[in-house]
Amino acid sequence: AEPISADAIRAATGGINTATIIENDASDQNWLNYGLNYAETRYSQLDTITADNVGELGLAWSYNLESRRGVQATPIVADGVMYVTASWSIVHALDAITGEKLWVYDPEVPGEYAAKGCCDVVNRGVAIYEGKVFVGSYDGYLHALDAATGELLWKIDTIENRDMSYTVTGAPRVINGKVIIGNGGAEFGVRGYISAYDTETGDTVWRWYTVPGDPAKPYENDAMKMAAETWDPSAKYWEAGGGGTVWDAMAYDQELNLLYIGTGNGSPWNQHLRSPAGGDNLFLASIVALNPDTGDYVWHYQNTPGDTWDYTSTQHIILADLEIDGDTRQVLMQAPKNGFFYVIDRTNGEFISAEPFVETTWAKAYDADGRPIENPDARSKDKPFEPVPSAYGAHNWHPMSFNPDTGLVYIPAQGVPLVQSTDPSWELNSHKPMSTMSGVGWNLGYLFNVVAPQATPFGHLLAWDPVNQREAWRAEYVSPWNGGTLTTAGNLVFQGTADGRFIAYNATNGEALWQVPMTSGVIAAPMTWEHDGEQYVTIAAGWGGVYGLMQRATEKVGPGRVFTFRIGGSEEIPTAELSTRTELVSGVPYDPEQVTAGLATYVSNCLFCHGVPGVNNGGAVPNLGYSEQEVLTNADAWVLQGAGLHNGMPRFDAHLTDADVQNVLAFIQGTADSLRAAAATKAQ
Ligand SMILES: O=C(O)c1cc(C(=O)O)c2c(n1)C(=O)C(=O)c1cc(C(=O)O)[nH]c1-2
Ligand SMILES: [Ca+2]
Repeated sequence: AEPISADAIRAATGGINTATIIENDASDQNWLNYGLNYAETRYSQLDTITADNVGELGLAWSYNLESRRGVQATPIVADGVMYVTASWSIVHALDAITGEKLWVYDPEVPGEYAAKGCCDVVNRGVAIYEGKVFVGSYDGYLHALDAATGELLWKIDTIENRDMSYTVTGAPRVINGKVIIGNGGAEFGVRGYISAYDTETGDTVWRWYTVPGDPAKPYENDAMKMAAETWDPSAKYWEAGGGGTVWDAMAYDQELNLLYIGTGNGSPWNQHLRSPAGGDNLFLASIVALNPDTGDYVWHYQNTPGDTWDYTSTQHIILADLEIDGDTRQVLMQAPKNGFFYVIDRTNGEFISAEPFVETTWAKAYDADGRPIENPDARSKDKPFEPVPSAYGAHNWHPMSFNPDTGLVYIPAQGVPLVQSTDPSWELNSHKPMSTMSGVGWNLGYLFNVVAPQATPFGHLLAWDPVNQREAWRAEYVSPWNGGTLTTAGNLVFQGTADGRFIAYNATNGEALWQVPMTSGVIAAPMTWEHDGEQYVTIAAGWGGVYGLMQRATEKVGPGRVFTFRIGGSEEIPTAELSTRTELVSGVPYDPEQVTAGLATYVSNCLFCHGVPGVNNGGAVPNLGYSEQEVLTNADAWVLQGAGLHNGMPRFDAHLTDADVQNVLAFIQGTADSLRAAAATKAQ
C-alpha cells in the first residue's frame, strides 16, 4: 500500500477541534485525546473484538522506537495516522494501518537535562488540534508541529524560572483553541503551575499557580490569598517553591465547562521543614476545578491535607455519571498515590466517598467531611515511619479505565516499600552527602530506608466497584509497576505487565483470555481504534519511569516498540533482546575504609537511578554491581567528564573529586564482594 500522503494527513487532521473530539464520543473510531475522550474514561465502545474472539488477536505490525528509556505514551490516532512519543520527548508519526514511519520529530532535549527530573526522561504523549501536533518536551518547551510533515511551527518556553528544576513529562490537552500543560519538579524545589497557550500562536492565555508565592509580593488571585492562609511562612516555603506540580492528570466537562487538574506533593516533602506549624498547605495534593477559558479557580478538594509523604494527586481523573443512593450523580473518580479511591461531585467538589483500595498505614479512613483520619505516628519528626503506600504510590501515573457496562474501574495497583525519616541536615539546595540524591539536586527533606521496610512489594490489576467502594476481582503480578489499562464494550480489559506480557481479561470476572509476549516490560496504557470497519489494539512498550530506572521484572530489555494487533493478524512478535548482565564486578583494588566513604557518596549521587549494586538488577539504567571492566577502568570519564551525557548520565565534576570516584568504586566492589560471600555461605 502507498504510504499516506501529506495531503491525506491534512485532510485527516485539519478539522480536529473540540467539537470533533466530542463528536468522536459517538463512535470512538478515533483516539483524539490522551484519555480517549475529555472524560478520560479509556473505555471504548468498539466491540468487534470481544471476550469471545480475543483469542484470535494477532500482531498486525510493530515499530521500533529506537529508545532505551521509559515509554509512557498513549498514541493518538486520527483516520489512519498515529502519533506516539518515545523517551526524550521524540515524536513518531506512523501510518496506523501498516506501521510505516511518516516522520520523526526530535526536540533535541540536552542529555544533561535528565538530571533535572526525578523520574526518567519520559513523555506521555501528544495532543492534536486543527492540523497541529503538540508535544511538551522534557526540558520544558511546548512545540507545535505540522501534523502532515512534522515541521516545527512554533516553540515556546513554558518554564518561568530556569534556575529551578522544572521538567515536562505529561501529555498536553487542547480545549477550544488553547493547549494546556503543567510541569514537574516538586522533588527539587519548584512552584507548581499550569498554563494555557493559544494553539495558533503559542501566546500565553492564562497561568494558574497551585501554591502561594512570596508573601511580600501581591497575590496573583483570590485563590492564592485563600491558599496562603493554610501555610506557615516561618520556613519561607516560597524559597523552596512549595511544590504542587501539575505533571499529569487533567479532565474536562464540556457541559459544566470545567477543567479538572490534579496537583502534586509539597516541596520539600517533609512538612516539618516546609510549613513547620502544619496547615493544609493548599493546593498541594488536590483536585482543582478551573474555568478553562480564563484559568480562574472554581472549587477544590484536597485529598491529602498537609502532604508530607509525596502523596501527589496528579493521578488519572475520570468523569462519569454514577447511580449513588438512588440518585444519578455527576462524579469524578481518582485513585491517587495515597491508596484511597475517591468519588467526588464534579459540579461542586463535594466529597461523596473515599475508601482504601490497598493496605494503608498513614490513615485508615475518611470522615464525613472528606478529611483523612490520620495515624498519629505518620507525621513523626523524630522516628522513622513506613508510610504505606510509599512515595511510589498505590497507583502512579499509569492510567486506569472505567467501564460503564461493568461499572468497574481497572486500576494498576501496587506497593513499593519505603521507610521515611526526617533528614536533619536538610537545607535548601544543600548538595550534602547523605541527603538523598543531594548531589544532583534532590531536596526531599527525608532520608529513605534508615530502617528496613516491613511491607512486601506487590503489583496487581484491581477491578474496583466505585459505587460500593469495594474490590470486584484482581489479577496478581510478579512485580509492581505494571502498565496502564484499557477497557472496551467487548467486555475486555487490556494491560501490559512489568514482566513483559500483554494480556486481555474478561472485564466482568477477570479471567485471562489472551496473552502475548512483549520485548520489554510495559508501563504505558493500551488504546484501540477502528479503520475501514476493522478494530485495532495498540500498545507502546518500553521499560522505565521512576521504579523502572533501577529495577525490572524481566530479562527482556528490548528498545521501545509500538505493537498493533487485529483479529487474524499474523506477524511474528520480534524476538526479545535479553539482558547481558553477567557476573558481579571483580578485581577493583580497595581499602575497606574507602567503602564507608563511598557509601555516603553513592547514596547522595548514584542510588536513585542505579539502585543498590548487585541487589537491584538494573532497569532502564544499568546496575553498577554488574559493570563491565571498561566502565570501571574509565570511571573518571563516566562520572567526572560526562562520557554518558547524551544518555542522561550527569557530569559530576562540580560535586565530586577523583578520590570520591575511587571511594564509589570501592563501595561497589566491597558490596559485590560481600554479596558473593553471603551467596557462598548460603550455598554451603
Ligand atoms: O513532583 C513532581 O513534580 C513529579 C513529577 C513526575 C514526573 O513529571 O514524571 C513524577 C513525580 N513527581 C512522582 O512523584 C512520581 O512518582 C513519578 C513517577 C514518574 C514516572 O514517570 O514514572 N514520574 C513521576
Ligand atoms: Ca513527586
